[in-house]
Amino acid sequence: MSITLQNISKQFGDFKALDNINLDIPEGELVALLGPSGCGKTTLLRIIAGLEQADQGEVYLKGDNVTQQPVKNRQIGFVFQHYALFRHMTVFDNIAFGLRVKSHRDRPSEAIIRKKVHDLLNLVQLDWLHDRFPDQLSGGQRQRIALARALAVEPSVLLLDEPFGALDASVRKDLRLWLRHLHHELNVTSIFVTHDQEEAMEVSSQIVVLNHGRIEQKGTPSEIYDHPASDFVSRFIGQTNVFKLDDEEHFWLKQSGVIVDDSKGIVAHVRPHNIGVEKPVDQAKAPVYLKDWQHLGGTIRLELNRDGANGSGATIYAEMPNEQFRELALQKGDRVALRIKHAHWFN
Ligand SMILES: Nc1ncnc2c1ncn2[C@@H]1O[C@H](COP(=O)(O)OP(=O)(O)OP(=O)(O)O)[C@@H](O)[C@H]1O
Repeated sequence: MSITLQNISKQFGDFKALDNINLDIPEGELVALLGPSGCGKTTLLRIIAGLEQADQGEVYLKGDNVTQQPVKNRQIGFVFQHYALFRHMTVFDNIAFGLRVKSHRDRPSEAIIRKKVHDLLNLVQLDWLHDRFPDQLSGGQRQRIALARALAVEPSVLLLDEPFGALDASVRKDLRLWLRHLHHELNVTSIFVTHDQEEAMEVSSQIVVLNHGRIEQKGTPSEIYDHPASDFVSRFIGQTNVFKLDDEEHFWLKQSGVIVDDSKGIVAHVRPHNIGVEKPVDQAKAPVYLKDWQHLGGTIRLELNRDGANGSGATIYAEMPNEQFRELALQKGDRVALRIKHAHWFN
């Protein structure tokens, strides 16, 4: 079911939590709502669900204006970070709950419920846990059961509010991929709230970046990463080096390969992987030295410092594959030459 939001605004007292949000989500998309804490993600999700009323604007589901419709008429499934399962019910009964409380007219027979719950348990790959209680599950298993429970009533829209927020890093990583694959299988229009850019990039087909209650940008993960529309998105979506084009930086950036004479702004953002690091031809003319480095799995992050620069912006980060770093055989303190391959410009 497609989702359309038109001119949605919401205030809490004097505070503008959402400011004129317009958004179209086609049927079957898995969209991440991404933004820092307090930017309005949950409020927007609650307005789509009907748990919260907007002060202004309309919500359309599959073209129908549902702004005044209560939650129960919207065919929406939820999974929240702390959306606790019923503790006194088994996994099976938790998933069956939504079907069993349907009105007599809509309620499937027990035999159909049984089949459906086992199908869902197979889908989330946890059928072997059907007679356990929630306390006997791991956090990751609990969230997968919460998802199966949300899917049991065949929602047309699935809303997930930081569903993996309380889990540790490795479980989170597994569940992201699992959710993505599950979505490929089911194709339910889904909105996934997160403040973790890596999670948004990994899971979703579209990312909506929110800041102070406004949409900063909407696009595919690569559009957002490679073509950030604003300074905010560029900083939020991944690590970036920020260079202000004053006289001092001007000279230095030019020397590092950035076209500064015809620049498209006054601030250049450069991703670490867009900085090439080489051994300098002339040590005396190389103002940058290697301060330290860290292993990030397949790549190395280099911490570089420029002579005379200090403060928090003094460090320049570059990244390169492990092998390339080994070949360079750099030591701490060695002088290096930088080659900036690409910059995003902002004003
Ligand atoms: N019921 C409420 N009354 C007053 N202020 C509220 C209420 N609900 C939310 N807010 C405020 O609105 C802003 C947006 O909140 P929201 O929960 O939507 O943010 P969020 O982006 O989901 O943040 P987080 O990532 O921390 O969950 C916050 O500043 C919050 O304090």
